[in-house]
Amino acid sequence: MDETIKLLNKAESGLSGTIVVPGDKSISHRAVMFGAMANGTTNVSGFLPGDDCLSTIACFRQMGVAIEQEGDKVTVEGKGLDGLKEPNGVLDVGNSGTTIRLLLGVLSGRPFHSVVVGDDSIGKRPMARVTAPLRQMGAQIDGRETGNKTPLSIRGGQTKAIEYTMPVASAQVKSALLLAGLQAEGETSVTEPQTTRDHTERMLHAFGVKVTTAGKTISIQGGQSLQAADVVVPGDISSAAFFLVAGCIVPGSRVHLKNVGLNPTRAGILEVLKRSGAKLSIDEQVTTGGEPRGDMTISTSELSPFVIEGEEVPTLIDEIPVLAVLATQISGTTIIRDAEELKVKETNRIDTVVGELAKLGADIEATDDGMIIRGGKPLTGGKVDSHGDHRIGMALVIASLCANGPVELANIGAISVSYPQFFEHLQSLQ
Ligand SMILES: O=C(O)C1=C[C@@H](OP(=O)(O)O)[C@@H](O)[C@H](O)C1
Ligand SMILES: C=C(OP(=O)(O)O)C(=O)O
Repeated sequence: MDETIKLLNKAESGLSGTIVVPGDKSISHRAVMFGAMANGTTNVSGFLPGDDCLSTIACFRQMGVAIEQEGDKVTVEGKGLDGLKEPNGVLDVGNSGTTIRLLLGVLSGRPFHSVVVGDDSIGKRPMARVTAPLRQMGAQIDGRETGNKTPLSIRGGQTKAIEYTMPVASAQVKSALLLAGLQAEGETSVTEPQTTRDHTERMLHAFGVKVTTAGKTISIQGGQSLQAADVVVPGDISSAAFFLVAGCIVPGSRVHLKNVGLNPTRAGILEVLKRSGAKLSIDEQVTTGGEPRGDMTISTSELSPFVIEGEEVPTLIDEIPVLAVLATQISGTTIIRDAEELKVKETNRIDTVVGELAKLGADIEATDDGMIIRGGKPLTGGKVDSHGDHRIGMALVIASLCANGPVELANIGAISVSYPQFFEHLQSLQ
């Protein structure tokens, strides 16, 4: 456990300045993976050098892929799918759910054996959502709880296509099955209950692979090969979210965020902020590799409470912890429902958000599938804990900016999973 404690004080004046948002975590993972599976050299710029994406690089290096990384620049020397070699040690995904689930999809099609492990948090997260359909495709997978929990062992190769209706809305499950389907005999189709982030589909297309989407069904023909492509990773809207909320709730703020990914399957937070009445201007600029990006400016304003439910949930799932912080500062009742997926993230994010914000005096209640927040009252100081969950840690830092007393935050080390420069960027606005 990381014991570091940071003492945080209320922001004394409005936040102001410009932040160049670091690379998107979902897209950075995929750029490394697809580059490793492709033929040729893939140059990635704007890569996120966070712990999770570094775990992805480490796993593919162990399979014999030459990958150079310096800051946000990565070069991947792909030798095609057959260039991936049997690892002679265990593959360690650290804290990263995206790494393990997409990797299982890749490994299902490879004719060798591997063992995949992760940290304590990964050891609690459900893997049957990917291992069950991958077994149906022919992969041999075992692990604790007969293949639901790490460590997992996998022997792939000789897989056949499936038509699969996903019981949960998860881009990680969809992506794992598409990556297995790419290597299987026949056409694999995946139907999702709600549209989830489509970075895999967009990037496969950029790597020369045909993927078709018809409504909520995504199909891929096995046997296609990937051709190396340069990837310019947009900034992560999930990281921008912390400063969007800070700009809303710290009186007198005006924050400019540059290079933010605007993929509509990820941008639900912008819709919530708009309907809540935020002063938000968005200047969409370019699209590279199928991913739109732009700059935005947010200023403090009077906001109304909001409801998040249904199809919108997957478009902002990782932003819910910080949106809960926002709701504590809005008079009236905010309701978040249909978000039971929060329970299987790095922590149970319904419990950790509700438990930690309550310690700062928030009027917040957990429900089976979300939370109810009665906002508009100032937060107090107190001792809180990230529980090793990067998004909880950063959400609590943002909460401390409007707390009427010092906030002590334990386990801040987790923040480097997705945003190593978070404190530096926050200080630059103060
Ligand atoms: O595909 C991805 O890159 C991700 C998908 C989401 O998870 P689920 O697929 O479990 O919803 C999200 O929470 C995670 O941070 C990244
Ligand atoms: C849930 C997250 O990531 P992962 O599933 O990749 O661990 C996240 O970044 O909030």
